[in-house]
Amino acid sequence: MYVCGPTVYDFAHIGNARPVIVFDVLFRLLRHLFGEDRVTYVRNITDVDDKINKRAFERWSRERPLTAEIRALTDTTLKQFHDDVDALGCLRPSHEPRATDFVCRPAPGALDMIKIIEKLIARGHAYVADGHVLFDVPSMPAYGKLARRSLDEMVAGARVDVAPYKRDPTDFVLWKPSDPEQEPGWDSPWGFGRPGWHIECSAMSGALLGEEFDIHGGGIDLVFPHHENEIAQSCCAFGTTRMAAFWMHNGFLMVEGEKMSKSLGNFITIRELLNDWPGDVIRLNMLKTHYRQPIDWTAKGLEESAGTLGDWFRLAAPGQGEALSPSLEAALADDLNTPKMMAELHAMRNRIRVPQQGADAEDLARNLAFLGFDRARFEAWQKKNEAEKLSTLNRRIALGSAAYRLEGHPVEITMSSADGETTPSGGEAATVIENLIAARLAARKAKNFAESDRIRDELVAMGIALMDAKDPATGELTTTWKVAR
Ligand SMILES: Nc1ncnc2c1ncn2[C@@H]1O[C@H](COP(=O)(O)OP(=O)(O)OP(=O)(O)O)[C@@H](O)[C@H]1O
Ligand SMILES: [Zn+2]
Repeated sequence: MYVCGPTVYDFAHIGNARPVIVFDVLFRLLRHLFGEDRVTYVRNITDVDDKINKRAFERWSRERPLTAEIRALTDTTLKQFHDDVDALGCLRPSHEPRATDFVCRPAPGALDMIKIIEKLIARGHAYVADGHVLFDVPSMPAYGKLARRSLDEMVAGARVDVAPYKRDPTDFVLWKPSDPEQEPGWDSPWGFGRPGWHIECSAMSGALLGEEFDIHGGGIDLVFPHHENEIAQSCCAFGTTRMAAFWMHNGFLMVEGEKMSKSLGNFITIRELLNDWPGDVIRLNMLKTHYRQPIDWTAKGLEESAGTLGDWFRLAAPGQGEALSPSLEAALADDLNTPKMMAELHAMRNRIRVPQQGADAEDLARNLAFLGFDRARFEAWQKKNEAEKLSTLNRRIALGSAAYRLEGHPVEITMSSADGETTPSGGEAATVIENLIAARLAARKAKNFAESDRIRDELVAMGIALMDAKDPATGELTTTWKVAR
């Protein structure tokens, strides 16, 4: 399996995490079905790209060669990417080739970008013009088949990028000249230059998986032109009729109806999200939607996913191992139907009679582990989150109760002193709240509604949400509370 990976010049956003998570689940499923040593997963690193060059050039101090600056930028970004996707519970692919290592490989017989371009020229599918090498699109009758685009549509799309050296508007760049002062480059039969974007994936998949392989994946935005061009290059260079047997494309992650993207600026990085949520919650939230559908990314969805995981881990048995149950396997084997997988997990959870005990509780634990959810990581977050909530609550109550006392309310408030700050402890906070609730109920009973509303507002200002209910037997009003998030 080959999946187009990140262009490494900045933090990845949560949209970029979608293909990483989706194809990680597929990788786990394939290893389970066929055996670990029969699955090879390649996800490339695009470390030659004009956005990288621009970023590196901007920060270049001239104290070292520009290529060293570029390498430092891509190394740092790659490290960040690894930390992020590790935290999302994703396994590392079998190979993560860097494009720059596949431009020119001196070892005899080692496939690289320059060799593929030479083959394409020799076979009459590419031509040299003005220091560039271009793929000759009209030389390939099947071009446009993957994207199901007509020639007219492709010509219209290509008009944006007209260049005088192109024979046909749809022709695309395989190689381009580099300015040795400002851009990275390699010596080639066509002069000092660098590859176009698409050729790297033909070279890396060809070198690591062969001329034809099973599955090719990526985001839906890559279908055209990137994957169409990969197919054209690989099939025309190798003389094959197909590059991959199956193509899988994930839908977009959307924010308010638009694709999350760097250029639109409507993105949130994985790193920022990991400040507030454990990777497991982000992962579950991603898998609730089928991979081909768009996802509407919301804070509410994350809250719900955190609630679901909390519930599952509370009920799941404490065991260590991992396994995929037949019902989940069937769901995933059906075009990676993760919503069905979720339904099966809920069903499993609903069959648990005694928390953490019995076959279903064990199954739930094993399946969650199989799917990359890490109980210890999730529970560490839960603990930290609870502690933070409590300290926020204490701070609010210190403020709220001080104001309350100033208004001369008779309720006794116990305060403990820490770091010179007057703050009630967690248990005392609860007492304060319960005393206030009792005072409010008393005020209501006495029909002093102004006072009871005032106390309610006071509690709301402390961040406490009240839930009123009538006891069905006695008709008495009872009030429960929780910390509003
Ligand atoms: N909003 C999104 N939803 C789902 N997948 C996405 C989204 N944005 C990018 N991807 C996918 O992320 C992977 C990495 O792509 P890449 O590093 O080129 O990001 P990008 O396309 O440059 O991002 P952007 O669109 O923000 O500029 C690709 O498979 C791409 O299809
Ligand atoms: Zn690619």
